[in-house]
Amino acid sequence: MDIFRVLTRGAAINKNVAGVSKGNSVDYSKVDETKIESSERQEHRMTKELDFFRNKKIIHKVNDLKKKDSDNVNDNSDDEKNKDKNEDDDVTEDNDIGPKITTKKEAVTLRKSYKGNITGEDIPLPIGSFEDLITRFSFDKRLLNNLIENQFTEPTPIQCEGIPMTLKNRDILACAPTGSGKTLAFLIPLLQQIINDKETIGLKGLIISPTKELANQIFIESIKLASRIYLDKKRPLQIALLSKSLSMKLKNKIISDKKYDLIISTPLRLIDVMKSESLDLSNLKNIIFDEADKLFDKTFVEQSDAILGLCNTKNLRKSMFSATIPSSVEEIANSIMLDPIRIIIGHKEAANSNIEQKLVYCGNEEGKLIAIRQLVQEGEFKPPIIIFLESITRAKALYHELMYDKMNVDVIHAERTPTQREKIIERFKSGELWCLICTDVLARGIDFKGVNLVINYDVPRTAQAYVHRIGRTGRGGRSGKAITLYTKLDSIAIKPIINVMKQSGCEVSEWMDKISKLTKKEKQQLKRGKGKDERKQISTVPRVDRLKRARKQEMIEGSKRRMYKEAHKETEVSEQD
Ligand SMILES: Nc1ncnc2c1ncn2[C@@H]1O[C@H](COP(=O)(O)OP(=O)(O)OP(=O)(O)O)[C@@H](O)[C@H]1O
Repeated sequence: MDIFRVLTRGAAINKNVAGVSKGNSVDYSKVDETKIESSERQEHRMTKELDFFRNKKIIHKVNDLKKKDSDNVNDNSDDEKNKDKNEDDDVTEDNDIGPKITTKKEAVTLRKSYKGNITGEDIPLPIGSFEDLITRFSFDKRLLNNLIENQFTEPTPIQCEGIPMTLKNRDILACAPTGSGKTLAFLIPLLQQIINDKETIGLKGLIISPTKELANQIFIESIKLASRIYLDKKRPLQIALLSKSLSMKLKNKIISDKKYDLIISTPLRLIDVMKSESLDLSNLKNIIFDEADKLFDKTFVEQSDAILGLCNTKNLRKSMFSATIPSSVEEIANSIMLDPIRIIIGHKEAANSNIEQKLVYCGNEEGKLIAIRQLVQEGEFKPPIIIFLESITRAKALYHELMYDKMNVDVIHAERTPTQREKIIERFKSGELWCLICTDVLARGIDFKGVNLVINYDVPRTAQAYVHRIGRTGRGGRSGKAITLYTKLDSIAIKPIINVMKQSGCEVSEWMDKISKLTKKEKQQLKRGKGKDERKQISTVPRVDRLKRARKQEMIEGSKRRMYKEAHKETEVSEQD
Protein backbone atom coordinates (compact mmCIF):
# COMPACT_ATOMS: atom_id res chain seq x y z
CA MET A 1 0.00 0.00 0.00
CA ASP A 2 1.26 3.48 -0.78
CA ILE A 3 1.22 4.73 2.79
CA PHE A 4 2.40 8.16 1.66
CA ARG A 5 -0.71 8.55 -0.45
CA VAL A 6 -2.88 7.67 2.54
CA LEU A 7 -1.01 10.04 4.79
CA THR A 8 -1.11 12.89 2.35
CA ARG A 9 -4.90 12.85 2.32
CA GLY A 10 -4.51 15.10 5.33
CA ALA A 11 -3.71 13.31 8.53
CA ALA A 12 -2.93 15.61 11.42
CA ILE A 13 -1.08 14.67 14.55
CA ASN A 14 -3.36 14.03 17.48
CA LYS A 15 -2.56 16.83 19.88
CA ASN A 16 -2.95 14.65 22.93
CA VAL A 17 -0.72 11.92 21.61
CA ALA A 18 1.79 14.53 20.59
CA GLY A 19 1.76 15.71 24.19
CA VAL A 20 1.50 19.38 23.44
CA SER A 21 1.12 21.40 26.57
CA LYS A 22 -1.68 23.91 26.38
CA GLY A 23 0.48 26.60 27.88
CA ASN A 24 2.78 26.60 24.89
CA SER A 25 0.64 28.62 22.56
CA VAL A 26 2.07 31.43 20.49
CA ASP A 27 0.75 34.95 20.55
CA TYR A 28 0.03 35.58 16.92
CA SER A 29 -0.46 39.25 17.42
CA LYS A 30 3.33 39.29 17.87
CA VAL A 31 3.98 36.87 15.08
CA ASP A 32 4.28 38.56 11.75
CA GLU A 33 3.15 35.93 9.33
CA THR A 34 2.90 36.34 5.59
CA LYS A 35 0.61 33.82 4.08
CA ILE A 36 1.67 33.99 0.47
CA GLU A 37 -0.97 32.01 -1.26
CA SER A 38 -4.01 30.00 -0.25
CA SER A 39 -3.99 26.39 -1.41
CA GLU A 40 -7.33 26.90 -3.15
CA ARG A 41 -5.92 29.66 -5.31
CA GLN A 42 -2.81 27.64 -5.96
CA GLU A 43 -4.81 24.72 -7.23
CA HIS A 44 -6.59 27.09 -9.55
CA ARG A 45 -3.30 28.47 -10.75
CA MET A 46 -2.00 25.07 -11.80
CA THR A 47 -2.18 25.86 -15.43
CA LYS A 48 -1.22 23.58 -18.24
CA GLU A 49 2.30 24.94 -18.36
CA LEU A 50 2.93 23.79 -14.80
CA ASP A 51 1.12 20.54 -15.17
CA PHE A 52 4.41 18.76 -15.85
CA PHE A 53 2.94 15.38 -15.17
CA ARG A 54 -0.30 15.90 -17.15
CA ASN A 55 -2.32 15.25 -13.99
CA LYS A 56 -5.37 16.81 -15.55
CA LYS A 57 -5.46 14.23 -18.30
CA ILE A 58 -6.65 10.86 -17.20
CA ILE A 59 -4.11 8.52 -18.62
CA HIS A 60 -5.56 5.18 -19.52
CA LYS A 61 -3.18 4.80 -22.40
CA VAL A 62 -0.82 2.18 -21.14
CA ASN A 63 -2.38 -0.67 -23.05
CA ASP A 64 -2.87 1.41 -26.20
CA LEU A 65 0.79 2.39 -26.16
CA LYS A 66 1.88 -1.16 -25.56
CA LYS A 67 -0.09 -2.24 -28.59
CA LYS A 68 1.20 0.66 -30.69
CA ASP A 69 4.80 0.18 -29.69
CA SER A 70 4.82 -3.41 -30.86
CA ASP A 71 3.67 -2.20 -34.31
CA ASN A 72 6.04 0.73 -34.54
CA VAL A 73 9.15 0.11 -32.58
CA ASN A 74 11.26 -1.28 -35.38
CA ASP A 75 10.50 1.56 -37.72
CA ASN A 76 13.93 3.21 -37.66
CA SER A 77 13.04 6.44 -39.46
CA ASP A 78 14.92 9.52 -38.21
CA ASP A 79 14.03 13.22 -37.97
CA GLU A 80 15.17 13.69 -41.56
CA LYS A 81 12.11 11.80 -42.75
CA ASN A 82 9.86 14.61 -41.57
CA LYS A 83 12.04 17.46 -42.76
CA ASP A 84 9.80 18.50 -45.63
CA LYS A 85 6.62 18.68 -43.59
CA ASN A 86 4.80 22.00 -43.85
CA GLU A 87 6.38 24.27 -41.21
CA ASP A 88 3.09 26.12 -40.81
CA ASP A 89 1.28 23.11 -39.39
CA ASP A 90 -0.05 23.58 -35.91
CA VAL A 91 0.94 21.28 -33.06
CA THR A 92 -0.99 18.11 -33.71
CA GLU A 93 -2.22 17.18 -30.28
CA ASP A 94 -2.90 13.48 -30.23
CA ASN A 95 -5.44 12.98 -27.47
CA ASP A 96 -3.99 9.64 -26.61
CA ILE A 97 -0.28 10.14 -26.52
CA GLY A 98 0.54 13.85 -26.66
CA PRO A 99 1.72 15.89 -29.61
CA LYS A 100 4.27 14.77 -32.19
CA ILE A 101 6.80 17.46 -32.95
CA THR A 102 7.97 17.55 -36.53
CA THR A 103 8.45 21.24 -37.34
CA LYS A 104 10.20 24.23 -35.81
CA LYS A 105 6.87 25.98 -35.39
CA GLU A 106 5.48 23.09 -33.41
CA ALA A 107 8.62 23.15 -31.29
CA VAL A 108 8.16 26.87 -30.58
CA THR A 109 4.53 26.31 -29.52
CA LEU A 110 5.47 23.41 -27.27
CA ARG A 111 8.36 25.32 -25.69
CA LYS A 112 6.10 28.29 -25.02
CA SER A 113 3.61 26.02 -23.25
CA TYR A 114 6.20 25.03 -20.63
CA LYS A 115 8.30 28.21 -20.63
CA GLY A 116 11.31 26.48 -22.11
CA ASN A 117 14.26 28.69 -23.00
CA ILE A 118 16.69 26.73 -25.16
CA THR A 119 19.88 28.26 -26.48
CA GLY A 120 22.84 26.95 -28.47
CA GLU A 121 23.86 26.02 -31.98
CA ASP A 122 21.80 23.70 -34.18
CA ILE A 123 19.18 22.80 -31.55
CA PRO A 124 17.32 19.51 -32.18
CA LEU A 125 13.51 19.45 -32.01
CA PRO A 126 12.00 18.42 -28.67
CA ILE A 127 9.81 15.34 -28.39
CA GLY A 128 6.11 15.81 -27.64
CA SER A 129 5.52 12.25 -26.48
CA PHE A 130 7.55 9.12 -25.80
CA GLU A 131 6.13 7.83 -29.06
CA ASP A 132 8.09 10.54 -30.86
CA LEU A 133 11.19 8.60 -29.85
CA ILE A 134 10.03 5.64 -31.89
CA THR A 135 9.46 7.61 -35.05
CA ARG A 136 12.60 9.75 -34.73
CA PHE A 137 15.15 7.46 -33.11
CA SER A 138 15.58 3.70 -33.07
CA PHE A 139 14.19 3.59 -29.58
CA ASP A 140 14.44 0.24 -27.84
CA LYS A 141 11.14 -1.57 -27.39
CA ARG A 142 12.12 -3.05 -24.02
CA LEU A 143 13.10 0.37 -22.69
CA LEU A 144 9.78 1.82 -23.82
CA ASN A 145 7.92 -1.06 -22.15
CA ASN A 146 9.81 -0.47 -18.91
CA LEU A 147 8.85 3.20 -19.04
CA ILE A 148 5.21 2.34 -19.54
CA GLU A 149 5.21 -0.35 -16.85
CA ASN A 150 6.51 2.23 -14.40
CA GLN A 151 3.64 4.60 -15.33
CA PHE A 152 5.85 7.03 -17.23
CA THR A 153 3.51 7.55 -20.15
CA GLU A 154 4.28 11.15 -21.08
CA PRO A 155 7.54 13.08 -20.95
CA THR A 156 7.89 16.11 -18.69
CA PRO A 157 9.26 19.32 -20.29
CA ILE A 158 12.86 18.63 -19.26
CA GLN A 159 12.48 15.13 -20.74
CA CYS A 160 10.96 16.56 -23.96
CA GLU A 161 14.15 18.59 -24.38
CA GLY A 162 16.90 16.59 -22.71
CA ILE A 163 16.21 13.19 -24.29
CA PRO A 164 16.49 14.14 -27.99
CA MET A 165 19.50 16.40 -27.34
CA THR A 166 21.43 13.58 -25.68
CA LEU A 167 20.38 11.11 -28.36
CA LYS A 168 21.85 13.58 -30.85
CA ASN A 169 25.10 13.39 -28.87
CA ARG A 170 25.05 16.96 -27.62
CA ASP A 171 26.57 18.29 -24.40
CA ILE A 172 23.87 19.84 -22.26
CA LEU A 173 23.49 22.18 -19.32
CA ALA A 174 19.96 21.75 -17.99
CA CYS A 175 18.06 23.67 -15.33
CA ALA A 176 14.50 22.59 -14.45
CA PRO A 177 12.41 22.81 -11.27
CA THR A 178 12.79 20.39 -8.37
CA GLY A 179 10.70 17.24 -8.78
CA SER A 180 10.17 17.76 -12.53
CA GLY A 181 11.80 14.55 -13.76
CA LYS A 182 15.44 15.44 -14.43
CA THR A 183 16.62 11.95 -13.44
CA LEU A 184 14.74 10.27 -16.29
CA ALA A 185 15.77 13.09 -18.63
CA PHE A 186 19.36 11.86 -18.39
CA LEU A 187 18.73 8.16 -17.67
CA ILE A 188 16.46 7.36 -20.64
CA PRO A 189 18.84 8.54 -23.41
CA LEU A 190 21.89 7.20 -21.55
CA LEU A 191 20.43 3.69 -21.41
CA GLN A 192 19.41 3.95 -25.07
CA GLN A 193 22.96 4.93 -26.01
CA ILE A 194 24.37 1.99 -24.06
CA ILE A 195 21.98 -0.29 -25.97
CA ASN A 196 23.07 1.29 -29.28
CA ASP A 197 26.68 0.58 -28.33
CA LYS A 198 26.05 -3.05 -27.40
CA GLU A 199 29.09 -4.39 -29.28
CA THR A 200 31.40 -2.59 -26.87
CA ILE A 201 32.17 -4.41 -23.64
CA GLY A 202 32.86 -2.37 -20.51
CA LEU A 203 32.04 0.96 -18.94
CA LYS A 204 30.22 3.41 -21.20
CA GLY A 205 28.50 5.77 -18.78
CA LEU A 206 29.20 7.47 -15.44
CA ILE A 207 26.71 9.35 -13.27
CA ILE A 208 28.11 11.47 -10.45
CA SER A 209 25.98 12.54 -7.50
CA PRO A 210 26.99 14.59 -4.44
CA THR A 211 25.42 12.26 -1.84
CA LYS A 212 25.17 8.52 -1.27
CA GLU A 213 21.41 8.71 -0.79
CA LEU A 214 20.92 10.38 -4.14
CA ALA A 215 23.32 8.00 -5.90
CA ASN A 216 21.33 5.11 -4.45
CA GLN A 217 18.04 6.63 -5.63
CA ILE A 218 19.37 7.10 -9.18
CA PHE A 219 20.62 3.49 -9.09
CA ILE A 220 17.17 2.18 -8.10
CA GLU A 221 15.51 4.25 -10.85
CA SER A 222 17.99 3.01 -13.47
CA ILE A 223 17.52 -0.63 -12.45
CA LYS A 224 13.77 -0.26 -13.02
CA LEU A 225 14.31 1.12 -16.51
CA ALA A 226 16.97 -1.43 -17.49
CA SER A 227 15.04 -4.41 -16.22
CA ARG A 228 15.06 -7.43 -18.61
CA ILE A 229 17.24 -5.62 -21.15
CA TYR A 230 19.98 -7.85 -22.58
CA LEU A 231 22.77 -6.46 -24.76
CA ASP A 232 23.25 -9.90 -26.27
CA LYS A 233 21.75 -13.27 -25.45
CA LYS A 234 23.70 -13.78 -22.26
CA ARG A 235 24.71 -10.29 -21.28
CA PRO A 236 22.21 -8.12 -19.39
CA LEU A 237 22.70 -4.35 -19.32
CA GLN A 238 24.67 -4.05 -16.09
CA ILE A 239 24.48 -1.07 -13.76
CA ALA A 240 26.38 -0.65 -10.50
CA LEU A 241 26.25 1.65 -7.54
CA LEU A 242 29.86 2.15 -6.51
CA SER A 243 29.64 1.05 -2.89
CA LYS A 244 32.58 0.56 -0.54
CA SER A 245 32.47 -3.19 -1.04
CA LEU A 246 32.26 -2.96 -4.84
CA SER A 247 35.19 -0.57 -4.98
CA MET A 248 37.26 -3.05 -2.90
CA LYS A 249 36.25 -5.89 -5.21
CA LEU A 250 37.19 -3.85 -8.28
CA LYS A 251 40.51 -2.84 -6.76
CA ASN A 252 41.34 -6.44 -5.83
CA LYS A 253 40.16 -7.72 -9.22
CA ILE A 254 37.55 -9.94 -7.55
CA ILE A 255 35.07 -8.41 -10.00
CA SER A 256 36.10 -7.48 -13.53
CA ASP A 257 35.67 -3.82 -14.44
CA LYS A 258 34.39 -5.04 -17.81
CA LYS A 259 31.23 -6.26 -16.10
CA TYR A 260 29.45 -2.89 -15.87
CA ASP A 261 28.01 -0.68 -18.61
CA LEU A 262 27.04 2.13 -16.26
CA ILE A 263 28.36 3.17 -12.84
CA ILE A 264 26.70 5.60 -10.43
CA SER A 265 28.90 7.08 -7.72
CA THR A 266 29.75 9.90 -5.36
CA PRO A 267 32.93 11.79 -6.36
CA LEU A 268 35.49 10.64 -3.77
CA ARG A 269 34.77 6.92 -4.10
CA LEU A 270 35.00 7.13 -7.86
CA ILE A 271 38.31 9.02 -7.74
CA ASP A 272 39.70 6.39 -5.39
CA VAL A 273 38.85 3.56 -7.82
CA MET A 274 39.95 5.57 -10.86
CA LYS A 275 43.32 6.40 -9.32
CA SER A 276 43.98 2.76 -8.55
CA GLU A 277 43.53 2.11 -12.27
CA SER A 278 40.88 -0.49 -11.50
CA LEU A 279 38.44 0.95 -14.03
CA ASP A 280 38.97 0.74 -17.76
CA LEU A 281 37.75 4.13 -18.99
CA SER A 282 38.78 3.70 -22.62
CA ASN A 283 35.19 3.14 -23.79
CA LEU A 284 33.56 5.81 -21.65
CA LYS A 285 31.19 7.88 -23.81
CA ASN A 286 28.98 9.76 -21.32
CA ILE A 287 29.48 11.52 -18.02
CA ILE A 288 26.58 13.12 -16.15
CA PHE A 289 26.83 15.50 -13.21
CA ASP A 290 23.55 15.48 -11.30
CA GLU A 291 23.13 18.47 -8.95
CA ALA A 292 25.86 20.05 -11.07
CA ASP A 293 25.95 23.36 -9.19
CA LYS A 294 26.79 21.44 -6.00
CA LEU A 295 29.39 19.30 -7.77
CA PHE A 296 31.10 22.43 -9.10
CA ASP A 297 30.86 24.58 -5.95
CA LYS A 298 33.85 25.09 -3.69
CA THR A 299 33.28 21.86 -1.69
CA PHE A 300 33.33 19.57 -4.70
CA VAL A 301 34.94 21.39 -7.62
CA GLU A 302 38.40 19.87 -7.11
CA GLN A 303 36.91 16.38 -7.04
CA SER A 304 34.83 16.97 -10.17
CA ASP A 305 37.88 18.40 -11.93
CA ALA A 306 39.91 15.37 -10.89
CA ILE A 307 37.26 13.03 -12.34
CA LEU A 308 37.22 14.93 -15.63
CA GLY A 309 41.01 14.90 -15.69
CA LEU A 310 41.05 11.12 -15.30
CA CYS A 311 38.49 10.58 -18.10
CA ASN A 312 40.56 11.15 -21.19
CA THR A 313 38.45 9.52 -23.88
CA LYS A 314 37.95 11.54 -27.04
CA ASN A 315 34.45 12.91 -27.66
CA LEU A 316 33.30 12.32 -24.08
CA ARG A 317 29.73 13.66 -23.89
CA LYS A 318 29.08 15.75 -20.79
CA SER A 319 25.80 16.75 -19.14
CA MET A 320 25.02 18.88 -16.14
CA PHE A 321 21.61 18.90 -14.45
CA SER A 322 20.21 20.88 -11.53
CA ALA A 323 17.24 22.93 -10.36
CA THR A 324 19.60 25.86 -9.81
CA ILE A 325 22.48 26.84 -12.08
CA PRO A 326 24.27 30.03 -11.02
CA SER A 327 26.29 31.91 -13.63
CA SER A 328 29.59 30.71 -12.13
CA VAL A 329 28.58 27.13 -13.00
CA GLU A 330 27.49 28.21 -16.49
CA GLU A 331 31.00 29.55 -17.00
CA ILE A 332 32.53 26.26 -15.91
CA ALA A 333 30.13 24.36 -18.16
CA ASN A 334 31.08 26.46 -21.15
CA SER A 335 34.76 25.90 -20.48
CA ILE A 336 34.53 22.10 -20.30
CA MET A 337 31.76 21.35 -22.80
CA LEU A 338 31.71 21.29 -26.57
CA ASP A 339 28.98 23.45 -28.18
CA PRO A 340 26.65 22.88 -25.23
CA ILE A 341 22.91 23.40 -25.43
CA ARG A 342 21.50 25.32 -22.50
CA ILE A 343 18.03 24.22 -21.40
CA ILE A 344 16.11 26.34 -18.90
CA ILE A 345 12.59 25.26 -17.96
CA GLY A 346 10.61 27.96 -16.13
CA HIS A 347 12.47 30.63 -14.20
CA LYS A 348 16.08 29.96 -13.36
CA GLU A 349 16.52 30.22 -9.58
CA ALA A 350 12.77 29.95 -8.92
CA ALA A 351 11.15 27.34 -6.73
CA ASN A 352 8.69 24.78 -8.07
CA SER A 353 5.36 26.59 -8.52
CA ASN A 354 3.43 23.71 -6.93
CA ILE A 355 4.78 24.75 -3.56
CA GLU A 356 2.93 27.23 -1.36
CA GLN A 357 5.63 29.24 0.39
CA LYS A 358 5.20 30.97 3.71
CA LEU A 359 7.42 32.95 6.09
CA VAL A 360 6.79 32.99 9.84
CA TYR A 361 8.51 35.55 12.04
CA CYS A 362 9.31 34.04 15.44
CA GLY A 363 11.19 36.86 17.17
CA ASN A 364 13.81 34.62 18.78
CA GLU A 365 14.89 30.97 19.08
CA GLU A 366 12.27 30.06 21.70
CA GLY A 367 9.66 31.46 19.34
CA LYS A 368 10.55 28.81 16.74
CA LEU A 369 9.76 25.89 19.05
CA ILE A 370 6.59 27.61 20.09
CA ALA A 371 5.67 28.11 16.41
CA ILE A 372 6.14 24.37 15.74
CA ARG A 373 3.91 23.49 18.68
CA GLN A 374 1.40 26.00 17.42
CA LEU A 375 1.39 24.33 13.99
CA VAL A 376 0.65 21.03 15.74
CA GLN A 377 -2.18 22.53 17.75
CA GLU A 378 -3.74 24.13 14.71
CA GLY A 379 -3.59 20.89 12.68
CA GLU A 380 -1.17 22.41 10.15
CA PHE A 381 1.54 19.91 11.08
CA LYS A 382 0.34 17.36 8.53
CA PRO A 383 2.74 14.48 7.99
CA PRO A 384 4.86 13.47 6.17
CA ILE A 385 7.03 16.44 7.16
CA ILE A 386 10.71 17.29 6.73
CA ILE A 387 12.39 19.84 9.01
CA PHE A 388 15.73 21.31 7.95
CA LEU A 389 18.31 22.77 10.32
CA GLU A 390 21.70 24.34 9.70
CA SER A 391 23.93 22.06 11.83
CA ILE A 392 24.18 18.57 13.25
CA THR A 393 24.10 19.91 16.82
CA ARG A 394 20.91 21.84 16.17
CA ALA A 395 19.28 18.92 14.34
CA LYS A 396 20.03 16.65 17.32
CA ALA A 397 18.72 19.26 19.78
CA LEU A 398 15.43 19.67 17.92
CA TYR A 399 15.09 15.90 17.68
CA HIS A 400 15.34 15.61 21.49
CA GLU A 401 12.84 18.43 21.95
CA LEU A 402 10.25 16.86 19.66
CA MET A 403 10.91 13.38 21.05
CA TYR A 404 10.10 14.81 24.45
CA ASP A 405 6.83 16.04 22.95
CA LYS A 406 6.27 12.35 22.00
CA MET A 407 6.24 13.14 18.31
CA ASN A 408 6.95 10.41 15.79
CA VAL A 409 10.30 11.82 14.60
CA ASP A 410 13.83 10.77 13.71
CA VAL A 411 16.92 12.61 12.59
CA ILE A 412 19.42 12.22 9.72
CA HIS A 413 22.77 13.96 9.56
CA ALA A 414 26.34 13.18 8.54
CA GLU A 415 27.17 11.56 11.90
CA ARG A 416 24.59 8.79 11.45
CA THR A 417 25.90 5.58 9.89
CA PRO A 418 24.87 4.68 6.31
CA THR A 419 22.76 1.81 7.67
CA GLN A 420 20.99 4.10 10.13
CA ARG A 421 20.35 6.61 7.34
CA GLU A 422 18.98 3.91 5.04
CA LYS A 423 16.67 2.53 7.73
CA ILE A 424 15.31 5.95 8.65
CA ILE A 425 14.63 6.76 4.99
CA GLU A 426 12.81 3.44 4.60
CA ARG A 427 10.70 4.12 7.70
CA PHE A 428 9.88 7.59 6.43
CA LYS A 429 8.95 6.28 2.99
CA SER A 430 6.72 3.56 4.43
CA GLY A 431 4.88 6.07 6.60
CA GLU A 432 6.08 4.52 9.87
CA LEU A 433 7.93 7.75 10.61
CA TRP A 434 5.97 10.98 10.28
CA CYS A 435 8.52 13.68 10.66
CA LEU A 436 12.12 13.68 9.51
CA ILE A 437 14.58 16.18 10.96
CA CYS A 438 17.73 16.69 8.93
CA THR A 439 20.62 18.85 7.88
CA ASP A 440 21.26 19.72 4.24
CA VAL A 441 22.42 16.12 3.53
CA LEU A 442 18.86 15.46 2.36
CA ALA A 443 18.25 18.85 0.77
CA ARG A 444 19.00 17.80 -2.79
CA GLY A 445 17.53 15.29 -5.16
CA ILE A 446 15.87 12.95 -2.68
CA ASP A 447 12.45 11.96 -3.98
CA PHE A 448 9.91 11.38 -1.20
CA LYS A 449 6.80 11.65 -3.33
CA GLY A 450 4.15 12.58 -0.80
CA VAL A 451 5.84 15.04 1.57
CA ASN A 452 3.17 17.53 2.67
CA LEU A 453 5.24 20.10 4.44
CA VAL A 454 8.85 21.28 4.56
CA ILE A 455 9.84 23.44 7.50
CA ASN A 456 13.01 25.49 7.41
CA TYR A 457 13.66 25.68 11.13
CA ASP A 458 16.80 27.63 10.26
CA VAL A 459 16.85 29.98 7.28
CA PRO A 460 19.00 28.40 4.53
CA ARG A 461 22.26 30.17 3.73
CA THR A 462 21.61 30.67 0.03
CA ALA A 463 18.69 31.04 -2.36
CA GLN A 464 19.80 27.79 -4.06
CA ALA A 465 19.76 25.86 -0.77
CA TYR A 466 16.23 27.19 -0.17
CA VAL A 467 14.99 26.07 -3.61
CA HIS A 468 16.39 22.55 -3.13
CA ARG A 469 15.19 22.17 0.48
CA ILE A 470 11.61 23.19 -0.21
CA GLY A 471 11.75 21.10 -3.40
CA ARG A 472 11.40 17.97 -1.24
CA THR A 473 7.67 18.74 -1.36
CA GLY A 474 5.49 19.50 -4.39
CA ARG A 475 7.10 16.73 -6.45
CA GLY A 476 5.78 14.75 -9.38
CA GLY A 477 3.02 17.29 -10.02
CA ARG A 478 1.65 17.23 -6.46
CA SER A 479 1.18 20.33 -4.38
CA GLY A 480 3.12 21.03 -1.20
CA LYS A 481 3.78 23.62 1.44
CA ALA A 482 6.96 25.19 2.78
CA ILE A 483 7.26 27.24 5.95
CA THR A 484 10.41 29.17 6.81
CA LEU A 485 10.84 30.30 10.40
CA TYR A 486 12.97 33.34 10.96
CA THR A 487 14.12 35.57 13.80
CA LYS A 488 15.73 38.96 14.24
CA LEU A 489 19.10 37.33 13.48
CA ASP A 490 17.95 36.47 9.96
CA SER A 491 17.22 39.99 8.78
CA ILE A 492 19.84 39.75 5.99
CA ALA A 493 19.63 36.02 5.24
CA ILE A 494 15.87 36.20 4.64
CA LYS A 495 16.17 38.64 1.72
CA PRO A 496 17.32 36.17 -0.96
CA ILE A 497 14.49 33.88 0.18
CA ILE A 498 11.95 36.65 -0.39
CA ASN A 499 13.45 37.13 -3.85
CA VAL A 500 12.98 33.45 -4.68
CA MET A 501 9.37 33.72 -3.54
CA LYS A 502 8.84 36.66 -5.87
CA GLN A 503 10.53 34.79 -8.76
CA SER A 504 8.26 31.81 -8.10
CA GLY A 505 5.17 33.98 -8.53
CA CYS A 506 4.22 34.24 -4.86
CA GLU A 507 2.52 37.42 -3.80
CA VAL A 508 4.88 39.32 -1.53
CA SER A 509 3.57 42.20 0.55
CA GLU A 510 4.93 45.68 -0.11
CA TRP A 511 6.98 45.95 3.05
CA MET A 512 8.61 42.61 2.36
CA ASP A 513 9.36 43.69 -1.16
CA LYS A 514 11.12 46.74 0.30
CA ILE A 515 13.23 44.82 2.80
CA SER A 516 14.19 42.24 0.18
CA LYS A 517 16.56 44.66 -1.52
CA LEU A 518 20.09 43.87 -0.40
CA THR A 519 22.62 46.67 0.01
CA LYS A 520 26.14 46.21 -1.37
CA LYS A 521 27.47 45.65 2.15
CA GLU A 522 24.80 43.04 2.88
CA LYS A 523 25.58 41.20 -0.35
CA GLN A 524 29.24 41.01 0.67
CA GLN A 525 28.29 39.85 4.16
CA LEU A 526 26.12 37.11 2.69
CA LYS A 527 28.91 36.02 0.34
CA ARG A 528 31.26 35.72 3.30
CA GLY A 529 28.61 33.73 5.17
CA LYS A 530 28.25 36.48 7.76
CA GLY A 531 24.55 36.92 7.34
CA LYS A 532 23.87 35.33 10.69
CA ASP A 533 25.16 35.50 14.22
CA GLU A 534 25.50 32.57 16.55
CA ARG A 535 22.08 31.11 17.38
CA LYS A 536 20.91 30.31 20.87
CA GLN A 537 20.50 26.67 21.88
CA ILE A 538 17.21 25.01 20.93
CA SER A 539 15.06 24.57 24.02
CA THR A 540 12.06 26.03 25.75
CA VAL A 541 12.77 24.00 28.87
CA PRO A 542 14.76 25.46 31.80
CA ARG A 543 18.28 24.04 32.30
CA VAL A 544 17.36 22.25 35.59
CA ASP A 545 14.54 20.41 33.83
CA ARG A 546 16.81 19.53 30.88
CA LEU A 547 19.36 17.96 33.25
CA LYS A 548 16.59 16.01 34.98
CA ARG A 549 15.38 14.82 31.60
CA ALA A 550 18.87 13.73 30.53
CA ARG A 551 19.33 11.81 33.80
CA LYS A 552 15.99 10.05 33.32
CA GLN A 553 16.91 9.17 29.74
CA GLU A 554 20.25 7.76 30.92
CA MET A 555 18.49 5.58 33.50
CA ILE A 556 16.13 4.21 30.84
CA GLU A 557 19.05 3.47 28.50
CA GLY A 558 20.96 1.78 31.34
CA SER A 559 18.01 -0.38 32.25
CA LYS A 560 17.55 -1.34 28.57
CA ARG A 561 21.24 -2.35 28.38
CA ARG A 562 20.94 -4.48 31.53
CA MET A 563 17.81 -6.20 30.23
CA TYR A 564 19.55 -6.89 26.92
CA LYS A 565 22.57 -8.39 28.72
CA GLU A 566 20.32 -10.60 30.88
CA ALA A 567 18.43 -11.85 27.84
CA HIS A 568 21.69 -12.51 26.06
CA LYS A 569 23.06 -14.51 28.98
CA GLU A 570 19.98 -16.72 28.96
CA THR A 571 20.37 -17.40 25.24
CA GLU A 572 24.04 -18.26 25.68
CA VAL A 573 23.22 -20.66 28.53
CA SER A 574 20.48 -22.39 26.54
CA GLU A 575 22.79 -22.66 23.50
CA GLN A 576 25.45 -24.34 25.68
CA ASP A 577 22.82 -26.72 27.06
N1 LIG B 1 7.42 11.28 -17.30
C1 LIG B 1 7.04 11.13 -16.05
N2 LIG B 1 5.76 10.83 -15.75
C2 LIG B 1 5.37 10.68 -14.46
N3 LIG B 1 6.19 10.80 -13.39
C3 LIG B 1 7.47 11.11 -13.64
C4 LIG B 1 7.97 11.28 -14.96
N4 LIG B 1 9.28 11.56 -14.88
C5 LIG B 1 9.60 11.55 -13.56
N5 LIG B 1 8.53 11.29 -12.80
C6 LIG B 1 8.49 11.21 -11.33
O1 LIG B 1 8.62 12.52 -10.81
C7 LIG B 1 9.30 12.50 -9.56
C8 LIG B 1 10.41 13.53 -9.53
O2 LIG B 1 11.40 13.19 -10.48
P1 LIG B 1 12.96 13.44 -10.21
O3 LIG B 1 13.37 12.86 -8.89
O4 LIG B 1 13.70 13.01 -11.40
O5 LIG B 1 12.97 15.03 -10.07
P2 LIG B 1 14.17 16.05 -10.25
O6 LIG B 1 13.77 17.00 -11.29
O7 LIG B 1 15.46 15.31 -10.44
O8 LIG B 1 14.15 16.78 -8.84
P3 LIG B 1 15.36 17.38 -7.96
O9 LIG B 1 15.76 18.68 -8.59
O10 LIG B 1 14.77 17.58 -6.61
O11 LIG B 1 16.47 16.39 -7.97
C9 LIG B 1 9.80 11.07 -9.38
O12 LIG B 1 8.97 10.42 -8.45
C10 LIG B 1 9.67 10.44 -10.74
O13 LIG B 1 9.41 9.06 -10.69
